[in-house]
Amino acid sequence: MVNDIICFEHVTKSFGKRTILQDLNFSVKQGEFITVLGTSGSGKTTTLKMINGLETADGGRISVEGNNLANCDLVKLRRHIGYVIQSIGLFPHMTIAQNISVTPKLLKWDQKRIDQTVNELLTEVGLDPAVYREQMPNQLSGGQQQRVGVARALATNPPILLLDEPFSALDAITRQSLQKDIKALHEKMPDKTFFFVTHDINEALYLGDRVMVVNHGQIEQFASPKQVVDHPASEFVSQLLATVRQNRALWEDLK
Ligand SMILES: Nc1ncnc2c1ncn2[C@@H]1O[C@H](COP(=O)(O)OP(=O)(O)OP(=O)(O)O)[C@@H](O)[C@H]1O
Repeated sequence: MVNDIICFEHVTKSFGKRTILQDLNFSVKQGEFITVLGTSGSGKTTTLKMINGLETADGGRISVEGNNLANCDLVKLRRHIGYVIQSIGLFPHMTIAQNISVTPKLLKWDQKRIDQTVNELLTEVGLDPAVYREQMPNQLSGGQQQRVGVARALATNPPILLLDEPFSALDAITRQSLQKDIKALHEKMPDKTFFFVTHDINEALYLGDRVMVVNHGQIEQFASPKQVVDHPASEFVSQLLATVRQNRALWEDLK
């Protein structure tokens, strides 16, 4: 078993003349739920996309499951990495079952195994297969579609799941329900590593075993939620936390 399932060493990344990430160093252990928190444009999505090779590093070394990505077959790598994004992009002309089956079909699984997996995954994400299997994406709410997105990302049982602001387009109540469910899902799958990008501080602190706070492509703090709250490592982290308290004060003092 590889202990550090994701490892970034001295990683740099620029777009044109703009340096986005400069000397980024961190590692993630198998089974951790990592949340990545930062302001808009701080490089969170770029970092996440470098894990599955959708973006490549200009310098430094990234390894996933012990393999240096510079020498990796990225198509094979992506089969080990589920990917959930904000606009899930379910195929509109396919049923829910067909949407979840896309990669298993590419891998030529037999239909019985595919059907069984679809039923298990729909159940795992809180959707009754008898009701939802044959529905079309436009018959589902945004929250339900996002649940299907998670099921699809888990279809080939990948050890790593990347989630890029998966709940940010949802209303507060649906969002909270999905947050609880994704936390419970991870608890049921303790060997899987979740890497979850968000700009919502409450979400990051609630979900993460460790929270990576980034600012301008630099890690300000990478620690447990309690450590971040009790001992903010920088002025930036303190300010982030202060915004939550200030927001709460906006309505707690209503007369
Ligand atoms: N393909 C690209 N070409 C040029 N610039 C890019 C590209 N992708 C990202 N950037 C720039 O890199 C910076 C970091 O982007 P990134 O999407 O990683 O930030 P982020 O922290 O995820 O932001 P947000 O919370 O708004 O999604 C931004 O300034 C963005 O405009």
